Formats: sequence, structure tokens, C-alpha cells
Amino acid sequence: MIELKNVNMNFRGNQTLKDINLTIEQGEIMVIIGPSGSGKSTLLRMIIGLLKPTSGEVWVNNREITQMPEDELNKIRLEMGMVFQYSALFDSMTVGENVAFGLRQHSDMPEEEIWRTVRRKLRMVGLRGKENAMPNELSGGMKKRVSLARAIAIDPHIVLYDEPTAGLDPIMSNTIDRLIVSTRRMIRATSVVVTHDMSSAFSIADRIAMIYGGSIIEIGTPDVIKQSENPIVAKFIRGATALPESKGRSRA
Ligand SMILES: Nc1ncnc2c1ncn2[C@@H]1O[C@H](COP(=O)(O)OP(=O)(O)OP(=O)(O)O)[C@@H](O)[C@H]1O
Repeated sequence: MIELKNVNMNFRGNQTLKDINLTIEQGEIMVIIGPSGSGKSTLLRMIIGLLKPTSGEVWVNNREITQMPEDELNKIRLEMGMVFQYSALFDSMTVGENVAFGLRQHSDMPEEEIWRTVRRKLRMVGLRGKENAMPNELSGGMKKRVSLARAIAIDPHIVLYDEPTAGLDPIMSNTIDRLIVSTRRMIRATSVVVTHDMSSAFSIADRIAMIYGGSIIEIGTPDVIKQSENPIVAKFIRGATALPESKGRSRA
């Protein structure tokens, strides 16, 4: 479970997050939406302990992480996997070495077991037999899947996804969506997904939280969000092409 309590974040006097209160239940897929610059990535970086809030508390699996010393925080990070926006693979390492990276860093697993785990995780993301490929031989969607295999190699309790479908075609986005849902099922992980992709958000989320100007302005199931009477939410999910103002302008 992840809890943010009265979290505020200021960058050089600008308040990026304002009094955020958010509870993400064990095993839940929480999707965070909102316009560019609204504070979504900041929230994600706070959960993984890369950023400390200016005030407020962040709890991960019933432990407060905001005041934790770095060595203890590193232990908590072992329970988390992160899929970065641009895959962030090590280009000089094979796919298998990339997936093995966290296992080598954080466990005393014997080499043979590391490779068994690597092959199993690659199979889970549909990349059986790709362990000797180099990242630059793979498509963007395949790289994302390697990044997912790496994130779940350590069987994390929490998986954080930063724009997992950005830059992918609809078919590959769909594949990634299904993987996010099946990963939750297979490792019973709590998942937090930051995305701009509304069709992905509606198809994978248990709940969606919309951030606007640093505050959560709406939270609920996909149906609650679709039926929101908050005009900012309604506008955002319909997208710019369907805005009433633009219809008005075209009639003028
Ligand atoms: N380390 C930092 N130092 C200063 N300002 C920062 C820092 N990180 C984020 N910000 C500012 O905080 C605001 C929110 O940024 P954030 O990256 O969280 O937004 P976002 O919603 O994830 O945007 P996008 O959808 O474009 O990725 C922005 O105005 C950004 O410039």
C-alpha cells in the first residue's frame, strides 16, 4: 500500500504539488493523468524516494520513507520496480544482462538462478529467447517490454510506470496495457501508472486520479472519471478536438 499524506512540493518557490492526499491499495492499478507540468512525474519520484516532499509524509507498505536514511530507503526500493519513459536500458549490455542487473545488485542469487529468472521474466513479456540480443536491435515496443521484465525481475511489491505507452503504435500500446494488467495478476503488485494515453488509462485502471495544477481534482473508477461533472476533467478526457470553445470558434 502507498499513502501520501498532506504532501507539498516546492521547486524554487513554485508549488508543484499542493496538499496531496492519496491512498493506493495493495494490488490496485492507480493511473495518474493530467496535463504536462501538472506534477505527475514529481509524484512518482516521491513514491520511489528520489525526491523528498517539502512537507507531508509518504508511506510505502506501512513505513514512512520521507525521513529515512539512504541505506534503509535502498531496502524499500528493492520492493519497487520502475519502468521509465524511455526504457532506459544499458545499450552496451545484452537484453539478458539488462534484466539481470537488479538481481545482481540486490541479491546473492547464484548465477544459474539469475539466468533462470531472466528467461522466465522475458517469457512473461513475450520475449522468449531474446536474452542475447542487444537493445539497439529491438523496436521501441520490445525495449519497453525488456524494461518491464527488468522492473519485475526482483518480484517487486510495487511497480511504477512512467508513460509506458508513449511513442508506441496502438497495437504495441495494447500489448503493454495487457502486460501491466497481467503483471499485477501474476506478482500481485500495486501499480502506479502515469500516462497521457486516455484509452490505456480507461482500459487498465482500477482507479484514476487527475492532477491539475499540483492538486488531485478528481479520483475514482474509470466510470466516475468519464462521468465527472468537473469541467476541467471533462475537457481533458475528451481532448482538445471536442472542446466546446473550438466548436464556437469554427461557427464564428
Ligand atoms: N527537479 C526540479 N527542479 C525544478 N523544477 C522541477 C523539477 N522537477 C519538476 N519541476 C517542475 O515541476 C512541475 C511539474 O513537473 P512534472 O515533471 O512533475 O510534471 P508532469 O505532470 O510529469 O509533466 P509531463 O506530463 O510533461 O511529464 C514543472 O513545472 C517542472 O518544471
